Formats: sequence, structure tokens, C-alpha cells
Amino acid sequence: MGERIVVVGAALWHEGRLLAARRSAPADLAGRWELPGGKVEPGERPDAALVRELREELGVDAEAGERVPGEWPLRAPYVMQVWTARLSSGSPAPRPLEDHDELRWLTPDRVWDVDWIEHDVPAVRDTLAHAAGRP
Ligand SMILES: Nc1nc2c([nH]c(=O)n2[C@H]2C[C@H](O)[C@@H](COP(=O)(O)OP(=O)(O)OP(=O)(O)O)O2)c(=O)[nH]1
Repeated sequence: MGERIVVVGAALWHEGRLLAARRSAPADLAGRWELPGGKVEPGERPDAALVRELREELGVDAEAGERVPGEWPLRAPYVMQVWTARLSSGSPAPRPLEDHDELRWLTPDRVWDVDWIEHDVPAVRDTLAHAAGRP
């Protein structure tokens, strides 16, 4: 087995909406939508990486919830895991500070309005199904 690097994606929910972020780089992903997040660093817990990435990319204070079961291949050597997250009370609203040029809160019925990165489509589908099964 070669190297395998986990990318954590946030299913950041707020008032029944899921946050989608439009990438501004690299060129082949620019303009496409993703779950905000990033690479887990060596020795870092994935849920801690998620909170760190959301602070860096969006300027928010967030709490990781539970992992959405599954794992989705990205371009090798990356694989994506998704965790639910929510804004801590008193958190600033998310802003596209780095990597993104637009953010959108999507109700579940509008989730497919944005042009997700291909690799994200199964992850987003499973994330919605997971959320639908929650109270
Ligand atoms: N964060 C994130 N990355 C994704 C998604 N889908 C997808 O193919 N990717 C790819 C893009 C990148 O090649 C890689 C993650 O890179 P990143 O740029 O978000 O991670 P990072 O902030 O830790 O990166 P870096 O700038 O520190 O190198 O995974 C997704 O939904 N979220």
C-alpha cells in the first residue's frame, strides 16, 4: 500500500442548510464546489483537523459532530472523510478567507444546484442521506 492522506470535509449545518464553498484554486478545481476542509496533518485527529481548517478557511469557531460513515477516494493519494459540524455559539459567520471565492448555504432540496467537484458527489449524497436519518 502506498501513502494515503486523509482529507476531512465538513458537513457544516446551520438552520437546516449545508455550507458549500467554491474553490478559487488550483485551476482545474476553480469554480467547482466542495465541502470545506483540508488535509489531516501527521499525528492530528481528523475532527481536530476539521475545526482547524474551518477556522483557517472560513474564520469560524466550529465543533465537529459525528463522522458520516464511509470514505471517498479523491485523486490519489487522497481519500475524503466527512464529519458533521456546527458553528459554536458566538462564532462569526463564515467568510471565504482562503481557497474559496464564494460560499452558499444550501437547503437539502437545492444541494444539486451547485457544480460540485465530481469526487464530492457521492460524499454529498451520502451526507444528505445521513442527515435525513437524524432527528
Ligand atoms: N477540502 C476539500 N478538498 C477536496 C474536496 N474534494 C476534493 O477533490 N478535494 C481535493 C482538493 C485538494 O487536492 C485536496 C485537499 O486539499 P486542500 O487544499 O483543501 O487541503 P489543505 O487546505 O490542507 O491544503 P494545503 O493548501 O495546506 O496544501 O483534496 C473537498 O470536498 N474538500
